[in-house]
Amino acid sequence: MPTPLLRVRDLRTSFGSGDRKTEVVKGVSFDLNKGEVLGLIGESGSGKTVTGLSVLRLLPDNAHVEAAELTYNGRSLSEVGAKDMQRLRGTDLAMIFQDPVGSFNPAKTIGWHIVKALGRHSVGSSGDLKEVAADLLKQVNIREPERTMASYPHQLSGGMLQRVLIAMVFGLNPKLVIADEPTTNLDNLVERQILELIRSQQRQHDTGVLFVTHDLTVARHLCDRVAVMYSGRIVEIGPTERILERPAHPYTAGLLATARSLENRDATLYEIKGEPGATSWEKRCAFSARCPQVTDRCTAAEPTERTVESGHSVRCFNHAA
Ligand SMILES: Nc1ncnc2c1ncn2[C@@H]1O[C@H](COP(=O)(O)OP(=O)(O)OP(=O)(O)O)[C@@H](O)[C@H]1O
Repeated sequence: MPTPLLRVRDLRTSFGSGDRKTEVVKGVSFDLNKGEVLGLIGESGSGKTVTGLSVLRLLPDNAHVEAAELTYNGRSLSEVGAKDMQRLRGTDLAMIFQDPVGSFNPAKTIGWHIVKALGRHSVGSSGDLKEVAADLLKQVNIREPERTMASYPHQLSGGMLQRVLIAMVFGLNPKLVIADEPTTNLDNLVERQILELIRSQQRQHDTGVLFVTHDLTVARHLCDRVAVMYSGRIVEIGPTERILERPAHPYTAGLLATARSLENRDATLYEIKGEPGATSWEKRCAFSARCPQVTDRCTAAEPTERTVESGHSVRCFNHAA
């Protein structure tokens, strides 16, 4: 087996301390291989963003991150010093956020940002970074790169700004990109274009991508595998097609039914009953209060991971261990 690009084992992230400590990522494990797109799916508050930020060590000081294993290309990220970690981010590891505006300094032109990023990572010859920058913009189908480079962030639409960010991120040739709901604020057409762009850039550079989204339809178009998160844990993981065709966890099935009713513009939207809220996994399945298939077992013990078939596993008592 080749070394995975990213290996995460029993990741636990909490905020605060003492009595006020709240664990929001509760033992997450997955591998992400080179050139693979893994979707991290789940409702708001399930811990997807915090998982991504924990990997890149981008959380605020009140966060506490622990993991049995957290390795990038076989190298333990937990042991990398702050300076080295900063160096790794941007060269090998990168993040695309939901709101591209926050990634830009409003007082500087687009060209300034790209040239600065290229210079910092010594991409291209030192002399003509502007030309390299213009080339990168052309690769993401920006037709007038010079004009775009002379613009300030507020002069571009959200979709255009996300396009620039994608050019900048992939242009630096990182091995691993964590993309956190990068199309949430965009209209449907622009969203599709941005997803296609991420897919084509990812393929061109053979980048591993951890793609955070609450939207299974987005995952269907983009991800090789998906990991479904509920209340801080992965409850189902496997190849996208298999999970979307035959979901093994009632929560995944619920997400799918919701996505379908939205896609078909049904008059009655399917909704998973109850609130995700702060649910405990202690001696129970955290989804049991909302689960249509709940039995006594689900509130008596915590479900462990079971194999559905090779590469597809689920945390649910409805599947024989
Ligand atoms: N800096 C923080 N301090 C305290 N709690 C936090 C902090 N950041 C996130 N949380 C909490 O962690 C939990 C998981 O949040 P997270 O943002 O990872 O969810 P998510 O699944 O990505 O949802 P969304 O799609 O809404 O971003 C939430 O309950 C959130 O309130």
